[in-house]
Amino acid sequence: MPVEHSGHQGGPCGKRVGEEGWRLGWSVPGMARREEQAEGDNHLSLAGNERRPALVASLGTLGLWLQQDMADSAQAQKLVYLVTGGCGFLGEHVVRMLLQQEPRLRELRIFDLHLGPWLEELKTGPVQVTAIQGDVTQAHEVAAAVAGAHVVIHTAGLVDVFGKASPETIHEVNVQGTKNVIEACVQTGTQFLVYTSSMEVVGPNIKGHPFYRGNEDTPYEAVHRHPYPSSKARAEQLVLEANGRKVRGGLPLVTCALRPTGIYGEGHQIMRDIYYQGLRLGGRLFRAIPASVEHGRVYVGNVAWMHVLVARELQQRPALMGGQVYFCYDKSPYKSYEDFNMEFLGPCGLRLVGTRPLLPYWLLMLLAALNALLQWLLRPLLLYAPLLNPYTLAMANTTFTVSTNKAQRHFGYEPLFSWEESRTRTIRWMQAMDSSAQ
Ligand SMILES: NC(=O)C1=CN([C@@H]2O[C@H](COP(=O)(O)OP(=O)(O)OC[C@H]3O[C@@H](n4cnc5c(N)ncnc54)[C@H](O)[C@@H]3O)[C@@H](O)[C@H]2O)C=CC1
Ligand SMILES: C[C@H](CCCC(C)(C)O)[C@H]1CC[C@H]2[C@@H]3[C@H](O)CC4=CC(=O)CC[C@]4(C)[C@H]3CC[C@]12C
Repeated sequence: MPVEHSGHQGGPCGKRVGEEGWRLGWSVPGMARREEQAEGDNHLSLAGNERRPALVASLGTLGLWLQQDMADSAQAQKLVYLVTGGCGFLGEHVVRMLLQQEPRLRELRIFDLHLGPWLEELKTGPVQVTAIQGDVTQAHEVAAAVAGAHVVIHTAGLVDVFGKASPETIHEVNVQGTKNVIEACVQTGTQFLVYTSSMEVVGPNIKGHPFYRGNEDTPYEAVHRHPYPSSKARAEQLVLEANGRKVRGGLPLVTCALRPTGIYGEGHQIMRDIYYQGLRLGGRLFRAIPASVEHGRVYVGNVAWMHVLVARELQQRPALMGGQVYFCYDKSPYKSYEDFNMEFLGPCGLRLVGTRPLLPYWLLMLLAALNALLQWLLRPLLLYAPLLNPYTLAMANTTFTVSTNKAQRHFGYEPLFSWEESRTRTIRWMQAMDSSAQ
């Protein structure tokens, strides 16, 4: 049952489809809308090119449209955005979504500890893309990256629930890193800060209380012992408390936090790990968690879209949105963690064995505890970080689902990707990933 991360073998996915990597085909449904809009704009500016200004002015309504168009162009492409963690799983989607859906973008700065080679392809577009290799724990590096940015989207974080990093390192990156981002905004005069928080700042708590279709106002006893949720909760609190602080120049800082549930989609490392685990087990996964335990999931493209929208609307409605938290949600179905994964792993040839858990829960707990012990014993020699440990078992075995429309009410959010589209894209990515590795 417990298996270490990645270690690739070819699988049934790759035998079906031979595609290029998901990065090459990245586009969003909203693009069609932007293209239509661009066509409309072209139409107007063509008319403008063909006629002299005096004639245009005499055309009444058309003249007004043109003036509006020119005013829009002057407004357009003036903003500088910074995305921290822009080369991570979510960060890359936020970066690509911004380039496709934020017409006012002049420069996009991507700040990450590790820069991806795919950034190069972005540098040929109309927006200036600036890649900055840096560490959020280094205040001076953060301040240099933030200086002159209008908006910061802070997604960088250490996502570790497997015991790979020490609690101190997790705190340093997630809490001190966030403090550095806030202070950089204050010192350099950046007014808008969007923080990627997590459902984990709420729960599941260590008592295993269910959170069933809850919203941002649902009372819940949030008690954390694990370093990852504790660090995310502290960082979120710092971000929200910073709302209203005066930044350089005297304007107020406007902040808000987005809380994704479990994100899935193209680039999801844990899904990859579970897929290869299934391959090693002969194309089978064994049910460990009852199907009745619901786990909230949200598609990465919709989480990215929410970041883009929230960053835009925060500038328009600071009084309403400043200091607020929003769960990230879409139309993904409520299912158990394992059943939900099978929506993608099934079409890749994997089978989930058992309608009920094959092992009693006490035995799973014992195995999880054994894994934790082994991790501790082996630490001087090697990193043993299996998927199953007491914390991940508790996470997977506690109902935590969200049902809210706060984002829709506050800033008009509607998911950009339907469930069918999210599912198809994720399956295609898994198939492409497997065939390209063969
Ligand atoms: N993956 C998930 O299911 C969820 C993730 N989140 C949050 O979303 C954010 C992004 O998570 P993922 O994309 O899944 O993780 P990821 O690990 O793929 O991305 C995080 C990025 O931050 C960068 N980073 C880490 N330490 C850094 C440092 N010291 N300085 C600069 N950059 C650093 C990494 O290099 C990486 O590119 C995180 O803040 C995480 O807490 C929230 C809810 C669910
Ligand atoms: C790895 C867990 C599944 C293990 C299955 C088992 C016990 C049979 O081996 C994952 C179950 C729940 C996941 C977490 C959850 O989706 C919420 C998260 C939010 C974040 O901010 C980061 C990621 C994660 C902690 C996510 C991590 C994997 C699980 C623990």
